[in-house]
Amino acid sequence: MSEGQQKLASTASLGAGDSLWQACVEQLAQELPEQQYNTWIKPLAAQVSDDFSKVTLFVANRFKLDWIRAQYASRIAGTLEKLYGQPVQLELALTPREASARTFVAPASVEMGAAPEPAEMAEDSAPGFKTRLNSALTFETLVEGTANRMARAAAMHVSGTPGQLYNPLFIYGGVGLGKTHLVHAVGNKLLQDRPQAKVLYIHAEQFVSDVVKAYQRKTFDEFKERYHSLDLLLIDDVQFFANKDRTQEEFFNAFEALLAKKSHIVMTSDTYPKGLTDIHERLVSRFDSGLTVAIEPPELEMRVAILINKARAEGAEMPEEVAFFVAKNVRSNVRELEGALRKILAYSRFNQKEVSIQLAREALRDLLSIQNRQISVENIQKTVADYYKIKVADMYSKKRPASIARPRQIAMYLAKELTQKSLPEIGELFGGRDHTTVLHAVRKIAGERQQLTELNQQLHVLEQTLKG
Ligand SMILES: Nc1ncnc2c1ncn2[C@@H]1O[C@H](COP(=O)(O)OP(=O)(O)OP(=O)(O)O)[C@@H](O)[C@H]1O
Repeated sequence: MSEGQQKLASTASLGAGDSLWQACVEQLAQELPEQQYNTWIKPLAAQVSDDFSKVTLFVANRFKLDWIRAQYASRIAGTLEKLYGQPVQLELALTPREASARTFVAPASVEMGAAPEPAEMAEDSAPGFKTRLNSALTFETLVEGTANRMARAAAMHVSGTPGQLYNPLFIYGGVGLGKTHLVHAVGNKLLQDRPQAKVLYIHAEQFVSDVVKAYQRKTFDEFKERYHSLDLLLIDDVQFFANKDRTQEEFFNAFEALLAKKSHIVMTSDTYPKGLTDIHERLVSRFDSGLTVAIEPPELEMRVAILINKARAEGAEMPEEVAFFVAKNVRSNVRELEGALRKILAYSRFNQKEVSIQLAREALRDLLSIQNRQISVENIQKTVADYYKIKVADMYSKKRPASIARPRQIAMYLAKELTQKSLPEIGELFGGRDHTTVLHAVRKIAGERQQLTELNQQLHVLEQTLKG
């Protein structure tokens, strides 16, 4: 028996598989660039067979599944093998849908070297038509809060009466905030009401690849037939169209054809239309011609609700105080929250301990220490000063010109959002200002953020920079 096997065998069987996967994830977190790890590895959910011979990874959608298979599967399999001391068979599957009559097809095997058929996530709306929808992503499983209220309401509206108002619907926001979830929800809801509707979910990169294939095989007629006949096109991450001229041209044609026949288009992106780079102006202006709505990072109460709901969906109870503790410390996005929850539940099962604040603190030790190290008020002041090209000293000075006062207010707002400091403490760190001055700044920037797209975008950039 290898050392890894002994360690795993010495634990109760319940949860030992989780610990194997947990160890693998931790190993990959050290080896891979943070961005890659956060995007591709961290969101994975794993199921380990009782004898540890097989690990099934569940992936949210087809695009991600293909990408993980191509880029990471052999690395993950290698890491598991190293940890367990024997070969572990790795499979990739789409996150299972509810156990309904809808077809769920078996996971795709990723035996290395072979080119397996991709897993089938799509279901048939009209006969033979693949929607690529993940039926687990519905309005019912999407927690509502201030951060997504408008986007959710608009999406609901579209799913109820497509082809009318808000066409196209353009949803933008930072990573892991629920854009993909929301567009799937639109498709699932529409299909529920009209099972014959032709609905397609597609990631923008997949669209690019379809264009390339049509180009190589000279099958543009089929391509057009496929895209121009839809009732609802859901297209994710359109920022990927940047610099792809032919794709943009084809998308423009599809866009015009669909709108002309009152089909609906819902798009997502990491930025608002005018913030997109290297996309033709005529497309950008069309993106903006219906309704553009943002999804913000979830506020505290929403993060708490998400944690409690997701724990319940996993068959576990998370006491409210624990959810508050986690929500206060994991602020960036929902994917991070899900990762934290997964860690806590695995840790609880592995150690056979109840979920408590103490346990959460232990399970999230690494994450908490990274956060504490990274975001300090000084760090915020320096980053904001750099961004707006003012001196750091102006953060403490009494100067009042708008070019200085505004970045200072933004820094105060970020200090309140991203650190645990109280208003008086923040005031102190900004040259001994009163806490009411800080409160005023926090409220002002929070309010303006809802109204001013450009400010909102700047804040996103600053937040991402500060969170590393
Ligand atoms: N409000 C919410 N309620 C419940 N779950 C949510 C909510 N928002 C996001 N999620 C979950 O968080 C995860 C990340 O969301 P999603 O993939 O939709 O993000 P995204 O905005 O599309 O991110 P990216 O730009 O990185 O693709 C998903 O598992 C999704 O189900």
